[in-house]
Amino acid sequence: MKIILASTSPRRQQLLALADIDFVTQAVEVDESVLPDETPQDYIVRMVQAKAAAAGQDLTELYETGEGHYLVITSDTIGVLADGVSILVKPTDKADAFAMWQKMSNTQHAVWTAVQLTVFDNKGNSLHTENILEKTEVTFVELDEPAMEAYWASGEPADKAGGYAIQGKGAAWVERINGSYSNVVGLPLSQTLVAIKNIEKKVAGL
Ligand SMILES: Cc1cn([C@H]2C[C@H](O)[C@@H](COP(=O)(O)OP(=O)(O)OP(=O)(O)O)O2)c(=O)[nH]c1=O
Repeated sequence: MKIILASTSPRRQQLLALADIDFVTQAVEVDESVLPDETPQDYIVRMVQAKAAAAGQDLTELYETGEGHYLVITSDTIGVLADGVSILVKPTDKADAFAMWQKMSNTQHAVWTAVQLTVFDNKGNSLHTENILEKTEVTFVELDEPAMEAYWASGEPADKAGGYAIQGKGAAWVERINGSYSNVVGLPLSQTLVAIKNIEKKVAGL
């Protein structure tokens, strides 16, 4: 079964490669707007479904001459403030990043990642799905203006949910975490590997 990581995130690619999984990557574009009154969890579950549907459509063009099944992995990561409802996505600009960081300073937020594993046949029909929804609590140190200025100037925050990378310079802001580290980076690795194994067993019986 060919495994396709439908993601442009180099972090997700690195994590899956660490586990010696043989996969190819495919970019997917979806509208990432949050709907009014949508909960953070509903939002990321909707995102991974939308990314999987988009990838499935591309499969029909890319793999129509192939045979067998394709496992498409999609993932979406957000931060959620301690109020449980305020969603932190990628900062739109410096002011947006600073506004987020002020709310994250000296307190705890959660990082949630949804993963969907979807088995497609070579016509793009979805045969089976498994879902993961994982939360990690992250506590930040107190942030001051010079630290925020320097971090924004590094360029690292721009394409990261919550405007930081725990795997990069952002580590300096993380006092502690409770939960999966790889979940914060964008793909809860051990949980994803268990799901891949389950699916491989199921597909063998299809
Ligand atoms: C909190 C945090 C997020 N991130 C990243 C993970 C995700 O790549 C990104 C959240 O954006 P996503 O929309 O989840 O993913 P993406 O747009 O980067 O990739 P794709 O949709 O193609 O799969 O933030 C880190 O790398 N480190 C961190 O510490």
